[in-house]
Amino acid sequence: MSSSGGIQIPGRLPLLLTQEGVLLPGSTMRLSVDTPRNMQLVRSRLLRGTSLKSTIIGVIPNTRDPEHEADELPTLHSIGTAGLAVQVVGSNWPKPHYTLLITGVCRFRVSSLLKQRPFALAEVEQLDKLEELTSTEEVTAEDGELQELSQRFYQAALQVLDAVSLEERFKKTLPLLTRQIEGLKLLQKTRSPRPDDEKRVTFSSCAVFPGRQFSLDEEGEDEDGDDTAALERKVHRANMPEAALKVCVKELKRLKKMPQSMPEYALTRNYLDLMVELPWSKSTKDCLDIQAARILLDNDHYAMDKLKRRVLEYLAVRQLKASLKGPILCFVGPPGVGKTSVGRSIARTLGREFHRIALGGVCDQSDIRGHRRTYVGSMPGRIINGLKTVGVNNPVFLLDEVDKLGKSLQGDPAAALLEVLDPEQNHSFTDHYLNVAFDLSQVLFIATANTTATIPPALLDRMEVLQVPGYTQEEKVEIAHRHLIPNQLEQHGLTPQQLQIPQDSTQEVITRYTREAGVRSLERKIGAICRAVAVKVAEGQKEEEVKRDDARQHGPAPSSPHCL
Ligand SMILES: Nc1ncnc2c1ncn2[C@@H]1O[C@H](COP(=O)(O)OP(=O)(O)OP(=O)(O)O)[C@@H](O)[C@H]1O
Repeated sequence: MSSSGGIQIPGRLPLLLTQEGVLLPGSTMRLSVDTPRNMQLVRSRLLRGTSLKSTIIGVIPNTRDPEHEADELPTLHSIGTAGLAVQVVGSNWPKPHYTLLITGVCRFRVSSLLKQRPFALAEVEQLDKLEELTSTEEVTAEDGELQELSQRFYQAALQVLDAVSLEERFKKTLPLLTRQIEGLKLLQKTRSPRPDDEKRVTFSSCAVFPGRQFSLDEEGEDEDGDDTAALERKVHRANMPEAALKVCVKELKRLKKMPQSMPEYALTRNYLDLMVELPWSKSTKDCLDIQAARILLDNDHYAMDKLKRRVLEYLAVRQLKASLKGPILCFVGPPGVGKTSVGRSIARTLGREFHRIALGGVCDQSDIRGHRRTYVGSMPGRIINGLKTVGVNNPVFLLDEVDKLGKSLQGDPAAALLEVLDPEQNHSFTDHYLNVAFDLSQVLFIATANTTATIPPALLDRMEVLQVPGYTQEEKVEIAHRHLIPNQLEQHGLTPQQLQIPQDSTQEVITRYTREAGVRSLERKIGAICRAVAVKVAEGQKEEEVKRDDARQHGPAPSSPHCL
């Protein structure tokens, strides 16, 4: 079959009919074969006997192979490509089929069809000669692009195939190549536009990728703009301390030298994005008025006099001495007594941002301090993340459930918190991910816990514990009527006229259906009553008055106080 001058194909070739793409001489293509005739061809020619390389088959493009073996063959495309099957892979899923990897050798013309069954066999005339292929790798590299082109422009590729004379073939191929190059240029432009290119650029030409248009709005610091230049400007505008700026400039230099495809590019980019987003010198102005704070605390919370008094003292001292260092307040009490909501109120009275960090179950110190950037998937700790979320450097951070911090092989998160909460140290808190110090001294930390017994002594020592005891029956009734019922009515879209709960009904709900120090279950029970009334209101019974019996009707049997 091969001669010294080139490749000589046999005069008779089995034909593989395909509609998937066009195999061009010199290119390599993957074909899926699942119709009976093509499968037969693979079985009897490629899988039996001689080596694959020695078996040449003719690939006829643009011809549908009939689904059934009994069907007549459609008219064949007159020109095809003789190809060497380099690889045959069989599979039974989702239905039996073969996948062929075929390298095109040369063109041929179908002179006459000799037989149709079990597979098509034809007498062929070789149209062009190719020098012997040296290696498959070479072929793939040279013509991989051409093959991709042929898939996109099936018809155009067919024309290239049909062009037997070299001159005609050049004529057909050159416009395609020019368009491909233009397309690549446009693509490159859309990926990295100039930093000063603020004009609206619209690519209306869709010659390269039919059906796809590029339209790009470029406005100065667009995210997709010149990444590094925009990032550099942001770094210089972020107002960060000298040490952080130095690190950022160094990272920027590395980033500029890195190719975008490098995995480290994304890591460095994420790091720099975080650095510019952090509120290094952005803060809210405290608007502290003790009178207003007292009114706000009283409005938000009933009872808790001792706690409110201490909070007011704390706020008053802050008003007189803005640079107050410590103490860190820690509210300790049973669940549902309002520790978290007092923290929220403090943030409101100060006019600061509020952020809650739930520490229950945290047993890895990198949760607080972050992971070093050398780790895959590393990220900053919760403190730095919280600062990024609130966007200012003086928020109120509520460290919820400090008594439920765990310990594990990954370190002790309580130890990491020591640095965060120590006013003497936290002005240079170093998160492992950032690797530069961040000043936490402006952050107001408040901690909450259910018990002091499980708080590590070193941590407890840095905090001032304020006990929040449970409520008496009378206090609960007051809290329910002043806060919980109006809140629940609002949440369920009811008006006070639609649902009135008398004091003695509340008292009964408290004694018979709740058994707690706080008011969380009571709030849930009131929610249950609201839901029941909401159904009636929605059914058309307006002005519903819930009497004591009603409360009992919608609740569980008195003998099972916990299950409402
Ligand atoms: N004295 C109070 N006045 C008004 N509402 C209160 C009072 N105490 C608690 N609440 C309400 O009870 C609900 C539960 O309070 P919160 O979530 O603050 O409890 P907690 O003490 O933080 O509980 P946990 O320890 O489980 O976190 C909130 O809706 C809160 O508004």
